[in-house]
Amino acid sequence: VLSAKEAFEKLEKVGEGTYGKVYRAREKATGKIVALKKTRLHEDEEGVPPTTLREVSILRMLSRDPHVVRLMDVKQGQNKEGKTVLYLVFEYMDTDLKKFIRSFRQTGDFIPPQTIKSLMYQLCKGVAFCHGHGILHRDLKPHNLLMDRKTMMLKIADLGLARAFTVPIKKYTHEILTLWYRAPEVLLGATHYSMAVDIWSVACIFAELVTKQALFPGDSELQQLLHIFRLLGTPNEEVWPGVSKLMNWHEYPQWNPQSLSTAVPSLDELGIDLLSQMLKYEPSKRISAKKAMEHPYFDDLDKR
Ligand SMILES: NS(=O)(=O)c1cc(-c2nc3ccccc3s2)cs1
Repeated sequence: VLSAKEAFEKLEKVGEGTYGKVYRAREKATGKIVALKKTRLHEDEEGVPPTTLREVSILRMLSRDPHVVRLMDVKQGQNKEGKTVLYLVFEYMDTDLKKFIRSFRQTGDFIPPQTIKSLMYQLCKGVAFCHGHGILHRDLKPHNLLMDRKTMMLKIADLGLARAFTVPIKKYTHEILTLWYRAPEVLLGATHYSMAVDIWSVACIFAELVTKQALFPGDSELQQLLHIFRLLGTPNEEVWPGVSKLMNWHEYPQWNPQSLSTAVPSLDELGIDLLSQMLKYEPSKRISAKKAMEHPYFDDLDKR
């Protein structure tokens, strides 16, 4: 069996993923272009930990969904220091949603509403599929939503690995993990969070597709919370029973909720309604991905 080194020719690094480096690479035997993700294993014992193997097999199963980036192969290798590395071979997608939004911001154009609707439907579908298999993403953001610009297909990446590898505080490189898409219950230190954390991220991505600006651009955990409170109002026991019992809770300035259309002015009424159901403070009140797909906002989408 060829080691990953011989089997693939690395072309260029495409993303400092949260879990290791990702390269555009060519499979020598077939000429196929793939995304090669090298994941260092922080294990002390020999070989690949069973948890990782379990997670990789979950990832392999989940990537059958058209809205999850397809895992084509897994190869074990050794890096220069002789450490065990795992090479995950994914289908190649030519861009990510972060670059897609930036390209519109730079030209000053708006992303067409029907494009936003199609991307949001695909995202909800991919999230619903993963949630249906009991897998949370935990770190959904434009950077790890991949796109094919020709087909306008959107696929979730970096999925489920959050379960195998504890989410690093800093990104793999010394970049800061962004907090902009983090749900309030996570920021307030809830220990058992639910699939609703991914719906919060989906909502932030939805608003960002419309305005091309981050909805809550906090640069610290406290600032992230204050951004959220200034728009949605400071949460209390009425709107979110149990909020004041969460670990990181303390007295915050009291803000009243603003109407969402102040933050996302060009979104139509149906879009605003869906967004508001995704941004409910109480996690159990937040709309599920499956229910979101049935929202009237998607009625005029050609869902063939
Ligand atoms: N950042 S980018 O140039 O748009 C770009 C990123 C990618 C990635 N493909 C994969 C596949 C799997 C996991 C992470 C990534 S990141 C392919 S192109």
